[in-house]
Amino acid sequence: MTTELAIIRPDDWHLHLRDGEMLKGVAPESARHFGRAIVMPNLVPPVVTKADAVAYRERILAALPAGSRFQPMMTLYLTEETDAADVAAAFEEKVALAVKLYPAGATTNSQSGVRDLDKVMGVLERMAEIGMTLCVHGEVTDPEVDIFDREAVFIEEVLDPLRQRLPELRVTMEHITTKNGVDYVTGADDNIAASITTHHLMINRNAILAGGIRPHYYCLPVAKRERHRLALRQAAISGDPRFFLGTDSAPHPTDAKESACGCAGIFTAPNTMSCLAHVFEEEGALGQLEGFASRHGADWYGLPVNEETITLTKRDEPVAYPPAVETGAGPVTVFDPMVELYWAVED
Ligand SMILES: NC(=O)N[C@@H](CC(=O)O)C(=O)O
Ligand SMILES: [Zn+2]
Ligand SMILES: [Zn+2]
Repeated sequence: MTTELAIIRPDDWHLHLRDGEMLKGVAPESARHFGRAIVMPNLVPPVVTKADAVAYRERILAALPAGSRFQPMMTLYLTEETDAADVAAAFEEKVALAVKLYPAGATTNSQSGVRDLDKVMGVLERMAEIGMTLCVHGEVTDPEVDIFDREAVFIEEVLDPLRQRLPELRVTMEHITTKNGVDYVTGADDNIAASITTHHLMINRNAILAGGIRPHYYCLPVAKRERHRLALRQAAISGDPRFFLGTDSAPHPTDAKESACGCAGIFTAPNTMSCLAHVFEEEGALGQLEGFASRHGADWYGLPVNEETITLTKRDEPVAYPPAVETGAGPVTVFDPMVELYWAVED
């Protein structure tokens, strides 16, 4: 039985760090285990321009513990007013790694997102030319479409037509939650990859709704049926380099989630690596964890893998995580995987 596993230091290719007091409280949680993260731009107001990204990056670096080597990789929030030249400059000067497409109204802080793709085609064409990746929150926002179908409908009605129109564009399907998402990636020729969250490997929609409503399992895209969770697990452990970790750790103050209209987002930064080791061991695939968490994302974004390693050890007693992380913006409830975790990252 494996009880010790050394892997290249992992990266988180989809992370929400927020701003202000929340940023100060949560940044150390990601910096502890991860080498780099792609930081989402959905602040209020969003991170739209190169200058916005430079300033936000400084605020993140200032929030890190002294001596931390954690590197935030910035994204620009795509709006219908986004300037293609500014985006290209941000990429070429290595200020921003990717652009983020939020269909307007699809998720937390997406009001400034895109309503009409025609209006951003100029930016997307420029990105295709320079090899800059589009990260996509892949859900339609049409209120007629059932919330559990919004990812599948997005793939058919928005993503596939876009990729046929502009096949040179590199697209990351963020936080896929369905077998449809897995099949779309595996069936495509090139220029597509997908991130998978920690929580979507562990919970299905029953966690949110069966036996009582549990707001801390509510996120977008919402967790789906068990067969979708199983497809995500197969993709994660497959060794296919087009699938990699993006935790989508999305902190909200506990009282904003425990509300009559609770917000979407699950905070997994503190215990993600323990959860993933648990999942990969359950699947008999611990040997694939390094590819998923530490190699495939870096390869996709054309970056070297981290030079350092981390060591996970399997303890005899369950690892204890605090139920919440205290921040200056209030406590943030930590993801409860509903199973004991025995794998811990050694300091
Ligand atoms: N995943 C979520 O449920 N919420 C994210 C937004 C997002 O990634 O869609 C957030 O910013 O809170
Ligand atoms: Zn999203
Ligand atoms: Zn997210």
